[in-house]
Amino acid sequence: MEFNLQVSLHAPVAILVTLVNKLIDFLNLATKSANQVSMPRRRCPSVADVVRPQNFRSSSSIPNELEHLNLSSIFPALRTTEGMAANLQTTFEPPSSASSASSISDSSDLGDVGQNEFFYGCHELPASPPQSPRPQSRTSIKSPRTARKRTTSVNLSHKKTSAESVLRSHKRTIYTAGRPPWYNSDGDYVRPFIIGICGGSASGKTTVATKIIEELDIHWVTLLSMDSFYKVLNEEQHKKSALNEYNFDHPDAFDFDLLLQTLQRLKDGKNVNVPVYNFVTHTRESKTKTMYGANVIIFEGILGFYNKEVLKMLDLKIFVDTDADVRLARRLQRDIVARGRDLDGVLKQYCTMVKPAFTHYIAPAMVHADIIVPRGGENEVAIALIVQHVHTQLQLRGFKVREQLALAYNGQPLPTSLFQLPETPQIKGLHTFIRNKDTPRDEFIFYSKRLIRLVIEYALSLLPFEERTIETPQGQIYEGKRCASDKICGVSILRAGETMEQAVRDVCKDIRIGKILIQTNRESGEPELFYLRLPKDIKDYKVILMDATVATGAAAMMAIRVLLDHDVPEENILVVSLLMAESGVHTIAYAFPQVRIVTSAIDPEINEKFYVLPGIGNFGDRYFGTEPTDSS
Ligand SMILES: Nc1ncnc2c1ncn2[C@@H]1O[C@H](COP(=O)(O)OP(=O)(O)O)[C@@H](O)[C@H]1O
Ligand SMILES: Nc1ccn([C@@H]2O[C@H](COP(=O)(O)O)[C@@H](O)[C@H]2O)c(=O)n1
Repeated sequence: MEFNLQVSLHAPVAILVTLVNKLIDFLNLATKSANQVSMPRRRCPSVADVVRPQNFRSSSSIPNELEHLNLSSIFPALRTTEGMAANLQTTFEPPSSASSASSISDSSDLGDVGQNEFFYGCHELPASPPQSPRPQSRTSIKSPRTARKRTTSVNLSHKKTSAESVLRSHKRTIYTAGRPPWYNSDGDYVRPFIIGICGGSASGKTTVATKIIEELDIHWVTLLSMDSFYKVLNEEQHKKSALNEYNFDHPDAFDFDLLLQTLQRLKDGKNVNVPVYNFVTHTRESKTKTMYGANVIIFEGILGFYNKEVLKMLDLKIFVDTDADVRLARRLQRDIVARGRDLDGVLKQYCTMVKPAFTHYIAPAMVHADIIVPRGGENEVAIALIVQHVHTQLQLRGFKVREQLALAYNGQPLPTSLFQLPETPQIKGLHTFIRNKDTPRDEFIFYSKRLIRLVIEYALSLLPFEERTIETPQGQIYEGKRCASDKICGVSILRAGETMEQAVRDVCKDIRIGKILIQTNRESGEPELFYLRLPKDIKDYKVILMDATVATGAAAMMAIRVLLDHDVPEENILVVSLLMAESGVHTIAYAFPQVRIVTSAIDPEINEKFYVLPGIGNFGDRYFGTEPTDSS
């Protein structure tokens, strides 16, 4: 063994880490060669070696000689001192626990208009909405890209830590804070598939979860760690924890009520604010992390199978079974490097609490597992099988929404919730301009604006009006009307919906504007929600939801679900659009019969790219001048 014995402030730590690394390598080798010895003739691993169904006995439940290893006696010279621990405290990033970091709630950072702001995948939006050609509005709403810098607090280092919300796999970027909402083609919410991962400390639960997420090849998952639910300690408990005498491995250390509540909300597609745990200070940080449910929720923790109610919620239960000696070695390394602990402390905690808790609570929970994964994250065959199973389950839940929507409801009568502007020569004339492929951009904008204004005015006429008597300058009484709702809010579906914002501002004084960015996934053709910014009290408003065109209705449905999720009553929503395909009208009306649909024209068809036919082209591209050129 060769060691770099340069004298530096961190030398003892570096040596210790090197030694523990060597030990891990040795143990990995020992485990592998043990497997080879037990299966000398196998050319490929057996199913039992790869995935053990729950009736197989775990190797971890068998006493292991190495579990009694006393590392302080092996490395006496490396016993850490308080000074070294203090030094460590200042040199590493304190890890936090909510493994699916998203935008962190921080009220001081909210804009003056939008109060509910959420970024789905804070690091990169698929395409930043270009600035509209009109002058900047007077409101303080920033473009998503600007605001993103202010409100997100994802770890920007390239180190993979549990606090990152974004996982970059070789295939794609994955956002681990979930996304709202999930629904089927009827507009009903589809419950997510919940995977529970249990196993001893440092067995590789997080690693297995990460590998599953990477292999699943989907954009959004919710990754929830049990660490987030450690209880807040009192003063006496803090003192004990500083002496490594507080039992963090006992069920009493966890707030199961909060965990259950959180899981239930995620399962229901609601947003949650998950505590962020700090392993260095043994405290919850003042910030929380906002997460949503997703198609797949992965929940991992040492006592993940302990609570019966939690167990009932899990659709797939995975136990990660890693040898005790490997777990100890990994834990030593991690706790010293990443959690600010010293060697003696880790060993003391391990022997007095971690190991007994494994025997009493964790190992027995293996009986609940559907799948036992020996060796954790390196078991690629097991992970592939799990991923295959999850894919099948997701397919059964129905995930190709847009395709279904495009074909549904053909030939049915138009719904009563539809309000189409009368087809006057004036409206027809405006359509003739904007549908013409040869109309230059400035004219396209001009005539679109005129049409938008008419559609918005028409939508406003559908709001409740009350009697109002006034006196004219001639001293005469006039029996009039005024709009009964003084709380009206415009929400644009970015980016084409943004073109309609100015019109609502022009006709509704001081109107508040929210934004929702939904983009179509180029591979799947499905709409995906990337960003939203809504007034905090949006539930009290009549909402004019704006998108320039509606084809299948998938994006509009997603936006409506977001509004419902923010407690806006269905009957308070008006979807307003210049042009809609008939199938989009049916889709919205069928899923949300109380939502009023306002448009200036309805076209009969949509093509395989989900463009309305005869249509208008890509409204956003034509308006913003971003049409692809022949060379692009
Ligand atoms: N197969 C593996 N080989 C080597 N190191 C691993 C492996 N799996 C996990 N680790 C390391 O062990 C430590 C604990 O792993 P982690 O997945 O966080 O476990 P858990 O979530 O069960 O505590 C981490 O430092 C991780 O990098
Ligand atoms: N303040 C704390 C809280 C927890 N622990 C230990 O963490 C282990 C669970 O986390 P894993 O990532 O290893 O699953 C658990 O065994 C606790 O002992 C701690 O040391 N300090």
